[in-house]
Amino acid sequence: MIPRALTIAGSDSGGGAGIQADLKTFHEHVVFGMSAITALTAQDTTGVHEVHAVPPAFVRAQIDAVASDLGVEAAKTGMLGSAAVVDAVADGIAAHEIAPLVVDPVCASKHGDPLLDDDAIEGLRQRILPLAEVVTPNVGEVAVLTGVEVRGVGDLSRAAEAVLALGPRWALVKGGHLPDNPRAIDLLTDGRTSIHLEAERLDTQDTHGTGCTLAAAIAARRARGESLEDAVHGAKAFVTGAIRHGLRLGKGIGPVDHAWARR
Ligand SMILES: Nc1ncnc2c1ncn2[C@@H]1O[C@H](COP(=O)(O)OP(=O)(O)OP(=O)(O)O)[C@@H](O)[C@H]1O
Ligand SMILES: Cc1ncc(CO)c(N)n1
Repeated sequence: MIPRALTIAGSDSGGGAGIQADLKTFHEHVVFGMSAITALTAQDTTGVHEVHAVPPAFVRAQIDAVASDLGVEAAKTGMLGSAAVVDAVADGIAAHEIAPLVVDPVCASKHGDPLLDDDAIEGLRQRILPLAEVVTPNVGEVAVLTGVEVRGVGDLSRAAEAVLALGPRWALVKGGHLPDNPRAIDLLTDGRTSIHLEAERLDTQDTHGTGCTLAAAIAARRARGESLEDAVHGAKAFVTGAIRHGLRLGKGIGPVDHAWARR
C-alpha cells in the first residue's frame, strides 16, 4: 500500500509554502498526501495580505476524517494560527495517536508577517511539542519558544537542548538564517547523538517555504519507513536541491522548485 502522510497547516495561495509546499513535497516522495487546513492566507512572494481563520472544530473534523478512514503513517504541523486551533490539533493528534509527528513551529513568514497569535505560543509549547518526534525551529522560533538567542553556529547546541527540554524526542535547529556563515548548518540532536547537517549556503533570496519543505520531506520519508536520522539527511538534500533550482517567480521572496529532481 502507498505510504500516506498528513499535513496540518495553513494554505498559501502563492503555492510556495504551507499546505501547497507540503503536498508537492509528499508527491515528489511518492507518498499519498492528505491535508487538514488550519487557516487560509492570501499570500504571494511579497507577503501575507490577509488571513482567514478556519473554525477549530472544522480543523478537528478534517483530522478525524482522514485518520479514521485513510490512515496516517506520518504527519507534520505547520501554521496553526490561534490558541483554539492549537488545542484542536493537539486533541486530534492524541485521539488518533498520530505518529511520528514532525512539528514545524511556524510563527511568522519570511517577511515577518505573523502566522501565530501571541497567546497560542504557550499551547504550542505545552501541548504540541511533547507530541513531536522532531521539532524544526529556525533561530527566530527558538528565541520565541525558549528565550535562547542564537547568534552563531556555536549557540546551536545550547538552543537545541532548550528545545528538547520542551518534550520532543529530537530537535532540529535550522541555522540557515545565520549571517556571516558560508555554510547552511542545522543541528539535529536527541540529547545523546548530535549531528551537524551542512550544505552550501546558496546566494538567493528565493527561500519562501524552505522550512515547510524540509519538515514535509522528513514526514514523507518517515511515512516511507526511513529512520529519523536518514529522513533528516534526505530531507536536507531535497530542500537544498529545491533552493538551488529556485524558480524566480514573483516580485519578492520566490518559491523553491519542489520538482527539481525530475526536471
Ligand atoms: N540560502 C540558503 N542556502 C542553503 N540552504 C538554506 C538557505 N536558507 C535556508 N536554508 C536551509 O533550508 C532549510 C530550511 O530552513 P529555513 O531557516 O529557511 O526555514 P524557515 O525559516 O522555517 O522557512 P519558512 O518559514 O520560510 O518556511 C534549512 O535546512 C536551512 O539550513
Ligand atoms: C501558510 C504558510 N505556512 C507557513 C509559512 C512559513 O513559510 C508561510 N509563509 N505560509
